[in-house]
Amino acid sequence: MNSASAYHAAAASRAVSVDNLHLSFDGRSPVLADVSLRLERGEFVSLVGPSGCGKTTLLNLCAGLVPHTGAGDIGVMGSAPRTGHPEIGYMLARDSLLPWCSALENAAFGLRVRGTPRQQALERARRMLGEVGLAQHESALPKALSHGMRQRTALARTFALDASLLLMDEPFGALDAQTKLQLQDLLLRLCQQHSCSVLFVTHDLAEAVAVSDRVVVMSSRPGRIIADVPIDLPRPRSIRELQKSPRFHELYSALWSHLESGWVHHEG
Ligand SMILES: Nc1ncnc2c1ncn2[C@@H]1O[C@H](COP(=O)(O)OP(=O)(O)OP(=O)(O)O)[C@@H](O)[C@H]1O
Repeated sequence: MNSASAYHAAAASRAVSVDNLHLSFDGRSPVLADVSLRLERGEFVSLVGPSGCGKTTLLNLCAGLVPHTGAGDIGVMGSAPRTGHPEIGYMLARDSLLPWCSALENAAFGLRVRGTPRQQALERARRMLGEVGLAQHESALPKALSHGMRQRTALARTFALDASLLLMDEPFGALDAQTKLQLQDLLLRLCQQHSCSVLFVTHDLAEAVAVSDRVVVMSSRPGRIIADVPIDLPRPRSIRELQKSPRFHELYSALWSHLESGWVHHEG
């Protein structure tokens, strides 16, 4: 066994293992500096940090969308990152639905790309549309759906894959505040039902506290991990009830302080 395989075998028990990772796109200016991150199976971890600190890059490295060319190691579900990994689902802020396909066909799309037979994919997609509250809208085209409904369809498509690890890049970033809260509740419910691990990028600290088991704070570019904050709020959680919890607000404020220290670090 070579050293890379030995690393992945040792990291196999985790959903994501990142160790002492460095990355630069141009070989000169670093984007990520000495990043180490663990995501245990079943855990929900959010990445927060200033714009441009490398959150999306870290997610893309885990998804195999950015090649790992720098120093350090990455293991994802027990192997080196690669695109099309059957145990990994990816969701973006843009719903990226196909405009000419119905909600049902869109929800089935990921499964079809992975080779699931059409009828089986449609059945699973129909079940998932029911889980996200869109059972009555399966034949609607994306243009006939609200932003929130489109993002529910994208959630159905992502969870239909039955992936063990979800990489989510600001999936609710483009939604209005009220719809966002509803979809956070939905996400919490889906994660509990499907018991998956989630690595979640967000700019919204309240969202990070509400949905996560841990929040990892990054500094300004080059992104370093400056804090790893356990979110000791009991589950199951209700987003609405959390707003009244003093602990929720303490954690929110603690995260702000960490973020501010990351800015000072950069400016100094
Ligand atoms: N393919 C690329 N080639 C060159 N530079 C890149 C590439 N992708 C990202 N970058 C740069 O790497 C840095 C980190 O970008 P990234 O998108 O990962 O940050 P981010 O923390 O996700 O930002 P935001 O919160 O604004 O989405 C930025 O300076 C960006 O311009």
